[in-house]
This record gives sequence, structure tokens and C-alpha cells, in this order.
Amino acid sequence: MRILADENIPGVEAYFGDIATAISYAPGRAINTAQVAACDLLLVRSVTPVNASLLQQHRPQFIGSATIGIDHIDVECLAKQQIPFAHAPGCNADAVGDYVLAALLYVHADAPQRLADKTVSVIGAGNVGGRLVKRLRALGITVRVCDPPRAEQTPEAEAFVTLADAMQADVVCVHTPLTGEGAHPTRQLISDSMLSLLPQNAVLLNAGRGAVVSAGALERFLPQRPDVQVVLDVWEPEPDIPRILLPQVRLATGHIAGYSLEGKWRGTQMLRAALNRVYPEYDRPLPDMATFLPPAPRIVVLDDDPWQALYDSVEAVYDIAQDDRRFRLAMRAEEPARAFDQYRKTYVQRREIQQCRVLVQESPARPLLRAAGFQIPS
Ligand SMILES: NC(=O)C1=CN([C@@H]2O[C@H](COP(=O)(O)OP(=O)(O)OC[C@H]3O[C@@H](n4cnc5c(N)ncnc54)[C@H](O)[C@@H]3O)[C@@H](O)[C@H]2O)C=CC1
Ligand SMILES: O=C(O)C(=O)[C@H](O)COP(=O)(O)O
Repeated sequence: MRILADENIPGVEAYFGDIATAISYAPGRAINTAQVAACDLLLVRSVTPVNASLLQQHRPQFIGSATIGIDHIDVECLAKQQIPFAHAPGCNADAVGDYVLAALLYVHADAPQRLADKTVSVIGAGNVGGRLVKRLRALGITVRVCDPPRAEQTPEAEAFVTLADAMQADVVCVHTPLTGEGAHPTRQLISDSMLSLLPQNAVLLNAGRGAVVSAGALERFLPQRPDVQVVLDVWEPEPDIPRILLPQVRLATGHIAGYSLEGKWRGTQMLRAALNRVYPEYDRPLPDMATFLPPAPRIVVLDDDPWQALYDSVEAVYDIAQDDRRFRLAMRAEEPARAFDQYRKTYVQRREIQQCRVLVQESPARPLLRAAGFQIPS
């Protein structure tokens, strides 16, 4: 099989090498019709629109997107052309949860324990949001969940709130896919009227897709409401982000919430597993991705105060302030759209909290760290 892969997908040789006659890599945004015409297996990430135009010359035997989101994929077109397609649901959901935890601790850095008294709304409770809800509740935080599609499918599963109710919380985290159709479209879901519901000193975080929160509405809202702290990982649009927002955003990062090492490798592994299901002749036991990754760090925490210990441990694994600094620096470039992609391409090796051990003495910090997802050896 001739494989064409986005250059930012790790582990292609490790997971597809046995069936590859050739592997070529290309920058995701530049993948074109001619390149696709010369491949049997196309592996993309979120920056390659896969549609009739890209596929006009040739139908690959399989297309995979090593991402959770699929708003860049014309799934109807693939179905019509009978091209097997898979993505990687949940592959980096824990990484996004780590991002949210790091962001919330950061914006409460002066007194992290205050987080315990906050009410957090999670909009979109799928793999990302659902796991986040569990983690936040395990930390003792009050959580409201807004997910109308889920509320219709499984009304008994959760006490769901409306979007308007969700907006009236201390912290609002947006984790929906980007959709423009259906009963509950999310494009521009967070509009002027929804922003106006945010209470005094609220925190709004978007780590879903940029266009779910209207950039125009934010531009109008933030100058009037300097009390509101905004955390943006995703932007409307990307990669040419509205830089005018940057000075008004408390934490700004360039679509890297899901960029843990594990999240990326898991995406690749999931695509190979999906290919095996479509073509059983290629099936083989897949290596554990841990064999390809360096050992996860061990952290020693001396602080007895549980929330300070949590703050220190999360920062040791994932220093979100550093991502923010790097991003703001990158966005000063003459060609910010290029700098946006470069920032993502050269992203640091970030590990997931769940893979990290914290060595901490017997203290109230232990259950809190465990609730956050750390491994706490007894
Ligand atoms: N910033 C980043 O690096 C990353 C961003 N993402 C984005 O996060 C999105 C969510 O990821 P997952 O939770 O894994 O997807 P998922 O498909 O497991 O869950 C999405 C949830 O959103 C709900 N939803 C849909 N429309 C809604 C609406 N109008 N209001 C409220 N809820 C709604 C669905 O019912 C579902 O429960 C992805 O589609 C992707 O766009 C995902 C990974 C990394
Ligand atoms: O998985 C998703 O969905 C994401 O948003 C990815 O983390 C985005 O990464 P790229 O595909 O843009 O590298």
C-alpha cells in the first residue's frame, strides 16, 4: 500500500510499516489531488479538508483522520464514493481534560482551593466533556451539563441544563463538535445573547472548535466585560486568527489542547485498528504504544495543602502558561498563519496526567491528586 500521511502524524512507520510499500509525508494544509491520486491509504489530521474536490482523480482504499473532530471531512461524499473512513474518537480526550484542569488552576493561581467552590458548566458531554465532568466532580466541584442531543437520547443519564442555564455558571467550558446542520447545530452557538448571560467574574473556555464561539460576539463583548476571563485554544478562524482578541484573552493557545504525546500516538493506533476491521487480511496484533514512548515523569510533591499540591503537580506535567507565552510570541510574526502552524508542528512533548506518578506523603493531598487522574502509588 502506498501511504500518504500528514507530516504531523507520529507512528505511521510503527503502525503501518508492515503493509506499506511506500510512505510519504506532506504538510496537512498542502495535501492535494495529485498526491492523493498516487496513494492507496490517506492519513490526515484536522487541517486537510477531505471532499469531492480532493478526491476528484482517485478513490483511496481507506482514509483515516487521526483526530476526534471530523468537521473537515465530507462524510457523505466518502459514503457516496464508498471509501472506507475512520477517525479516532476519544484519542486525545484526556489531554483536553488535562488542558482544562491546567487552565482552571492557572486562572485561580492565587488561591487554587477556591476552585472547589465554583460551579462549572460543561457544554457538550461526549468523550471530552463527559470525562471532564467525572474528573471535576471527583474533585468536589459542582458541575452542570448541557448536551441537548444526549438529553434527548438518554434523558435519564444526567440532570441536563439548558444552554442559558449553563452560561450562568462561574466557569463555562465548551466541548461540542462544530456542526452547521441538524436539530442542535453548534456553529456560533455562543452568540452575543449567550455571552451576556455570563455572571460577574466568570471564566469562559473553548477547547472544542473555534466557530462554536462567535469571534465577532467576543470582540463586542470583552471590551464591555473586562471582569470575564476567556481561555481560547481554538479560534474563529484558524490559522489566521483574530489577533485583536489576544490582549483580551487570559490564556491563549493554538489548538493544542489535545496535543499530548499519548493522544497523538493513540490516534494513529486507532486508525490502524480501524483499517484492520475493514481489511481483515491486514489484521495483526498491534504493538502497545507505550513501547514507542519515553517513560512518563514521576513527580515528587512536598506540599501538604491539597489544592497547592494539585496545582504544583499539574504544572509539573503541563505548564499551560508556557504554551500561552509561546503562542503570543508566535502571533507577533509577520505571517501569523504560518507561525500558527509552526507553533503546532514544533509543539513540546506533553504527557497525560493519567500516565504520571506522584510521590506524595500520606496527606489529604493524596485523594485529590488521585481524583485529578494522577497515579498515586501506595
Ligand atoms: N482543542 C483540541 O485540541 C481538541 C478539540 N476537540 C473538539 O472537541 C469536540 C468534542 O470532542 P468529543 O467530546 O470527543 O466528541 P463526542 O462526539 O464524543 O461528544 C460531543 C458531544 O457534544 C454534544 N453536542 C452536540 N451538539 C451539541 C449542542 N448543540 N449543545 C451541546 N452539546 C452538543 C454531543 O451530543 C456529544 O455528547 C470534537 O468534535 C472536536 O471538534 C477534540 C479534541 C481536541
Ligand atoms: O482531535 C481533534 O479533533 C483535534 O482537534 C486535534 O487535536 C487537532 O489536531 P490537528 O489535527 O489539527 O493536528
